[in-house]
Amino acid sequence: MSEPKTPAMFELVLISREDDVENVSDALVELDALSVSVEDADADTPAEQALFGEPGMPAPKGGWQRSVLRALYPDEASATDAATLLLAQDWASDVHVQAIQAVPEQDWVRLTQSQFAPVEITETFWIVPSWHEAPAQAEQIMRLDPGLAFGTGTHPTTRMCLRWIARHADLAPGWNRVLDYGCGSGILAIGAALFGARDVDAVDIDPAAVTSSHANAAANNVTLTVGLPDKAKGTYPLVLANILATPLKLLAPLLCNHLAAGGHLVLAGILERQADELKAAYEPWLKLEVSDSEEGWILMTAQRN
Ligand SMILES: C[S@@+](CC[C@H](N)C(=O)[O-])C[C@H]1O[C@@H](n2cnc3c(N)ncnc32)[C@H](O)[C@@H]1O
Repeated sequence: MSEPKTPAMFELVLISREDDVENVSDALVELDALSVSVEDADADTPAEQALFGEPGMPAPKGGWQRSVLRALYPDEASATDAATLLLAQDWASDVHVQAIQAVPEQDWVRLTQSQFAPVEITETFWIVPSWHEAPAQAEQIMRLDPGLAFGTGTHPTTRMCLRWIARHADLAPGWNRVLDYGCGSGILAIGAALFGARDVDAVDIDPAAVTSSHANAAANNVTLTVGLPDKAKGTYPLVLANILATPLKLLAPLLCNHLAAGGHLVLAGILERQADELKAAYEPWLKLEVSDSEEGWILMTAQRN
């Protein structure tokens, strides 16, 4: 028996100047687009421009000089109506319709899923999406699907923290309390629990992270105490924080006060060139060292006396 086919959809493709992109994008949403994507109209040409910015920080430049916007509609008539209504706006005189075209039939769910493959943390520790078989060599597996909160294991900062946990698993009997500060999807907290940590607290300022961490912990059969940052109480023999350099510097007193004597602090979200600033910020409490690096990001760790 053949599988039911997803009906074809239509995309309205527009070219817009940098100043109009936000208005066009908002208008397309108002005009019932199912989704709107924005790309550099000059990508892969000599006119291509890079937008630089530290991950998580605003880019110094807001957008490309010329953007291509693709708005998805369920049928050709809705895409054509949206184009007509949009071009009738007096502010849209510089917007050009490049195409209204059928999008080839696709299995959207499978297409999305195919972009998330199992991630190797160590040879034997893997992050595996729920729709994938675990690799044969995986002895320790975390089940995790992409969701609303940061942390699928594909980012180097997350991978380095998890690798540190896996490589220090011999210390796990001493991890009778663990704090994951800025837990996102809960990935580090779950990783610690899978390697034997008990009483793991996972906190974040983002309520979506709290929801996501709950769900991911359940999918891995581990128990976490999840909540907003005020859930963190007392001291912990292991404190993990993958945020970014600036908040990590501001959080230095708080994170160090949560670290038990003899405990380990593991920090990520730091670029190579930021190592000295971080060392200086933590100097009153501990001596941070660079203990791993990947793709320009570093892991900084320290043990409290
Ligand atoms: C880069 S993500 C890391 C997520 C996950 N721990 C990982 O390693 O993949 C940083 C997380 O820190 C949270 N965050 C940012 N500033 C924070 C703060 N001051 N206190 C607590 N959480 C914070 C963000 O909401 C985000 O979920």
